Order: sequence, then C-alpha cells, then structure tokens
Amino acid sequence: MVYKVLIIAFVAVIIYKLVYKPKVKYLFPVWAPIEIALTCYILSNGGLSKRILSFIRRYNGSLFGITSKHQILVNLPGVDRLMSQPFHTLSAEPVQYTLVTRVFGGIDSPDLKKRLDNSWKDLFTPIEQLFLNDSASTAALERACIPEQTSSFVSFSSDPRHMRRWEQSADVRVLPGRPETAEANLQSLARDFGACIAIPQLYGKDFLDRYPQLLDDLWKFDNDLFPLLMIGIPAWMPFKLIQEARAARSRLHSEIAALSRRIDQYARGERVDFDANMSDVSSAAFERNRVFVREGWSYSERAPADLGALWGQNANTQPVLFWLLAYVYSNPNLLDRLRQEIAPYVILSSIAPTKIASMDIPALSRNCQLLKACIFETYRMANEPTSIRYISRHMTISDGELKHEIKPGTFISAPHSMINRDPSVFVDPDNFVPERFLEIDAGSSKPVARYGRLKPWGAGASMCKGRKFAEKEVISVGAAIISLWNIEPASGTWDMPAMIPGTGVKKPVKDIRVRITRRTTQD
Ligand code: HEM
Repeated sequence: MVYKVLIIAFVAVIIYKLVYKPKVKYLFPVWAPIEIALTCYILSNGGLSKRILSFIRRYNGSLFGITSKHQILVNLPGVDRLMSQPFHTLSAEPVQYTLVTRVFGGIDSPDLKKRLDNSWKDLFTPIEQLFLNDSASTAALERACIPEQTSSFVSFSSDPRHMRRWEQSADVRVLPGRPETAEANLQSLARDFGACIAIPQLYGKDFLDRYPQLLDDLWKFDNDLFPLLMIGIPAWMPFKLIQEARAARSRLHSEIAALSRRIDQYARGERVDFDANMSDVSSAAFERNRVFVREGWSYSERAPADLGALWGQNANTQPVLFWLLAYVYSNPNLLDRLRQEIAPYVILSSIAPTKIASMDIPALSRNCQLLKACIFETYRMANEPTSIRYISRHMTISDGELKHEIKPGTFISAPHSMINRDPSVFVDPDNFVPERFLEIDAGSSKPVARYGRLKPWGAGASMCKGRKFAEKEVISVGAAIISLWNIEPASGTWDMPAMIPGTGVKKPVKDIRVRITRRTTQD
C-alpha cells in the first residue's frame, strides 16, 4: 500500500514537472520588474546599498541580478550586438507570452502557447509593414486628416453632447464671458486626441464610434491594472481600483472580440454585424485576421492579443505627445523658434478662424530638426524603455575583458534609460535642453537631430515595431497643435507635475489645467 502511494506520488510529481515546470520557467518572473526598478534605483544612488548589491549579485562586470533566472545588463558594452542574436538563441517571444497571459488577459495553457509560437512572428509582420515602413506610416497619418481634426482640438462647446471625442474626459469648460477661451486638462486632452488620430489607422473609425468608453477603458487598464498585474498582483484582489480596471479590460475584450468577428466577416465577403463600415480598417488588421484564422484562434482568444496591439500603439505614443506639448508651451522662446521652423510646412489660412490650409508630413519629418530634437529630449526625460529577452541556448556574453556564461532559461533585461539622467552622459540632465541632440551634419553643415546614446525604442531585432509611425504621429500632431493653438497654464505659471514610473513612458501624478485659445493671424 505504502509503495502504491509512493509510486502514485512519484508519477504525479513527474507529470507535474513535465507539464508545469517548463511553463513556469518560460514566464518572465513576477519579481523581475521590481528587481529591475530596485537595481536602477540603487545603482543611480550609489552608497552602501550599491556595495551590498554588487556583493550579493551572481555575476560581475555589467551583470546585476541575484538569481540564475534573471540578469540585468547595466550599460553593457555592445548591448545592440547582443540583442541582435538570432531568435533561436535570444527571444522576446516568452516576454510577449507573459504579457498576453499575465496582463492582457489570455488564459495560460499549452494550447495558447502553441498557437502563439506558430503565430507570433506572422502577427508582427503586418504591424511592421504598416507602422515601421516610412511611406506606409506617412500615408496612414495623411488619411487621419490631422489638419481638419486639429481645427477642433477644442470645440468651445459647453454641451458635452457637442464636444469632440477627445474633449469628453478633459473637463473642458468655456470661460464665462470669453467664448473663445476654454480651460481643459492637458494630459487627458492631448492623450485622447492622439489616440483618436491613431486608433482608426489600425481598427477603423467605426470601432472608435461604436465603443464610446474605449479611451477611458484603455487608460484605466493601462494606469490601474497593467503595472499591478506585471508584478504578479492577482486580478481578483478585492480592491475597487483593481476591480474597476478589470471590468474595463473585460469590456475591451468583448468589444475587440466583436471587432475581430466583423473583420473576419468582411474578409470572407459575408454580411457584417450592424452593417458596420469596415472600409477603413487597416491592412494590418486584415493580415492579422488571416494568421488568426490559419492557426484556429477563436475571437475571444484573439481579444487579449489584439488588446496588446492596441495598447502598444497608444500607451507610449500619446503620453509622449502630452509631455512634448507641456515642455514646449512652458518655454515661450522655444515655442517661437519651433513655430518659425514649422511654418513652411504647416500653412495656416489667412481668414478667421485660423485653420490649417495644408500640411506636409514628409517635409516636417525631414526638415524640422529642432522639433525632432524636442521629441528626443522628451523621450530622455519621460521614457523608460527596457529590452527583455529569454535565453534559449547556452550563451557567452562578452563584457569588456570579462566573459559571462549564461545558461538557457535565463531572462536578461537591459534598462536603457539608466543613462538618461546621468550627468556624465547628458549634462544638466534635469532640464529640458533639446539642443543637446542637435549636431552639425558634416555634409550639409546644417543642424541634424541625432539620438546619440539614447535608445527610446529598445534594441536589436525585437526593437519597437511601431517607431516610425509613433515618431511621425508625434511630429505631425505636435506640429499641428503648436501651429494652431495657444496654451497657457490656468494658474498663471507652468508647474510640471512629478512623473510616475510605469510601463514605458511615465505618467504625470496630476494633470495640468490649461487655458486654450486659437491663434490669430496677428499672433
Ligand atoms: C513613442 C511611442 C513608443 C515608444 C517609446 C515605444 C517603445 C517600445 C519599446 C521600448 C519596446 C521594447 C523593445 C525591446 O524589447 O527592445 C517596444 C516594443 C514594441 N512596440 Fe513600441 N513604442 C512606441 C510606439 C509603438 C507603436 C505606435 C506601435 C504600433 C503598433 C508599437 C509597437 C510595438 C511592438 C509590436 C513591440 C514588440 C516588438 C517585438 O517584441 O518584436 N510601438 N516599443
């Protein structure tokens, strides 16, 4: 009897190890984001805690990390080369799988794992074709009608039913007796304006119109649930904040699943639910549908993966737009210089009310180097990019004179923003100084914005797949708003809010209340 029990227990342990252990190993550890944050903090501040950390770490040189499961690469020389290793050695796929199951709401199972293994690269290809290709991303932004939309950045309506979508959450109020001056929350307004430009370029305008809570749900999920889930706080925790954000994620799932169904119906030439207009849904969404169909993903299984695409498209881009506007408008001299630089490419109408008569997006990207430098400086101040990879085969990491032998099954993280506030790399790091990214080009003798050591998009083969679109969106939407609108702090002085570290671009602890007026031809 005892032997029987022992044999059953032994078999159970073997089955458990076979079925369960590889899955756990494959997920990015829940404590690793905290380890990254603590390590960055300790190394930036120095002192005794730095000495203790250096003593207890597993390796030496540029590698920090206490366990064999996760190592943090701190300013490792040649990190780009390392991150460019082929996928079968160094892969971002386990990180994507972790995000899909832990954060975006996919159910962790061998079946989902297999489906994602088979689909992962093919799901990213259409995103790259639309958002990484220079002409495709310019064309998408041209379709977004930025000049027309920017004309009603503020509609000066006191009735929420007549406000534009991006005004709904920004607490826009027309000042009594001053019908052409409105007060608004700048972060909310800029963020939702950017999202209303971007989202139709992926999923079409009908999706935005059919789902009135979309933006509120996306930001609630991003702000209140994403960071907690990432560090392993379970979504069932009975806290109001978590439960409301979880409900927002469930609504996002249902609406995205319903959209997937409509996309599939349209692709098959069938009648589309609600006779929804699908003509402006992007080629990327239809290409992804083809992959989902090929691999047998149900609509509800697609929802977490597509929530990832929606989140990736907006979660960093729109906060960058907000910080850029806040930095630029709070510096009147810089604002004047930018307006002069932009003026040849954003032509304003000469009759009141001022509107944008035409806008040349390729020329803005090509010629507005100060604007670009301002965007790079915004990344430096507000963005915390980290490249996380899984080592699937034994690997030797070269670290100057040192060589580190790393076992398969280890995650490595490179927090690229560690240098962003380092005065030995960026002089006067706490001040917004865009000129630091301007260099005189040897060929043209003109100033050109160059990234230098800044890495806002990560590194290697799994670098951001939407960087062209993101940068062009911020350039064109930023240029349009700067050209057409005056923005001043409602309190009379610009108070830049502190930043909450989060999932990439940092969020402000509080919004900035501003007064907005349309520029006149005399301005
Ligand atoms: C200012 C805006 C943005 C910033 C700062 C940003 C930053 C990043 C960073 C740091 C990564 C991780 C790269 C790495 O692991 O080395 C990433 C990945 C990614 N981003 Fe972005 N991103 C932005 C906008 C976008 C947009 C508009 C899209 C379009 C849909 C997008 C799609 C993606 C995708 C698909 C990945 C995963 C790439 C992979 O694992 O192969 N991003 N992004």
